[in-house]
Amino acid sequence: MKKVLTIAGSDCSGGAGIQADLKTITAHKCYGMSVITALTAQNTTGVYGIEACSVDFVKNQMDCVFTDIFPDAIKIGMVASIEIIEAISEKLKEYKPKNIVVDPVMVATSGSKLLNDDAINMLLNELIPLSTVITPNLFEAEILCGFKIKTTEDMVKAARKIAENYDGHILIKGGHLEDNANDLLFSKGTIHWFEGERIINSNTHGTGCTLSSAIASNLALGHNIEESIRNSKEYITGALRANLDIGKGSGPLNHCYKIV
Ligand SMILES: Nc1ncnc2c1ncn2[C@@H]1O[C@H](COP(=O)(O)OP(=O)(O)OP(=O)(O)O)[C@@H](O)[C@H]1O
Ligand SMILES: Cc1ncc(CO)c(N)n1
Repeated sequence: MKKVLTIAGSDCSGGAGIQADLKTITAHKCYGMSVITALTAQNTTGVYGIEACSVDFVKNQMDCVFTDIFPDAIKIGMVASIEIIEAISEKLKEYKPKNIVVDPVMVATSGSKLLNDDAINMLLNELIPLSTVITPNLFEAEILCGFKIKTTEDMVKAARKIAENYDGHILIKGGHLEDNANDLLFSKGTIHWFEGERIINSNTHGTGCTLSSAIASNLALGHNIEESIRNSKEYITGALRANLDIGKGSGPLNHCYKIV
């Protein structure tokens, strides 16, 4: 069985973060492991508290995983603080795993900040360079490229700009576009669109976490980057279409739609 590690924050309501990742990894028939960077008290209506893990404890978790069950792929989501980013980067350099998907999580679907402003540079300079693929949404891509993104043409410009300082794959997600949900993959100068019909479903809590852990699972299973994204886009579309409607706010996805 392929092994997939998620390094992310916990969402006690189960829709995003570690919990969404482990559900996704399991639905891909991979073995899931977790290094928790922070606890969040959140639900479908918002984030009500964050407790970051100590740096030593993040390192301790990473040592436990890497010295025993070495992962075939890793997804990195909420990293919380400068010190935790440094710790994760140090351990990745030590253990040198392959297939690292970095979802540069900055803000929750509900609008709450999940990363300190001063940590964004550290994310850019330390963690992103170690990754195979990054998966910013439109707002995160705006921060990484430095200008506003409104159209699919702007997405291409943003990817080109980000690629000036990063030679991995860049997936800019179009989940927040108005007319469609097309995602753009910019890979070593080539452009590939993954077209997605916009599904009318306001329950989108955890879409980004789900997509990035699906990509990590597909990479672990041996698919190349394009196949991994195509399969993951199909997975997320199915989970949105399955139309789970729970909670009082933007509810979570339905991960059971594929499980027997
Ligand atoms: N309404 C929708 N219809 C179809 N696909 C969608 C919809 N919303 C999001 N997606 C897809 O879900 C994936 C995640 O994209 P999105 O832009 O929502 O990420 P995100 O903002 O990082 O997620 P999160 O809300 O968890 O932070 C992308 O493949 C995107 O195209
Ligand atoms: C823990 C966590 N990670 C990521 C997101 C992004 O949706 C969230 N809401 N919570």
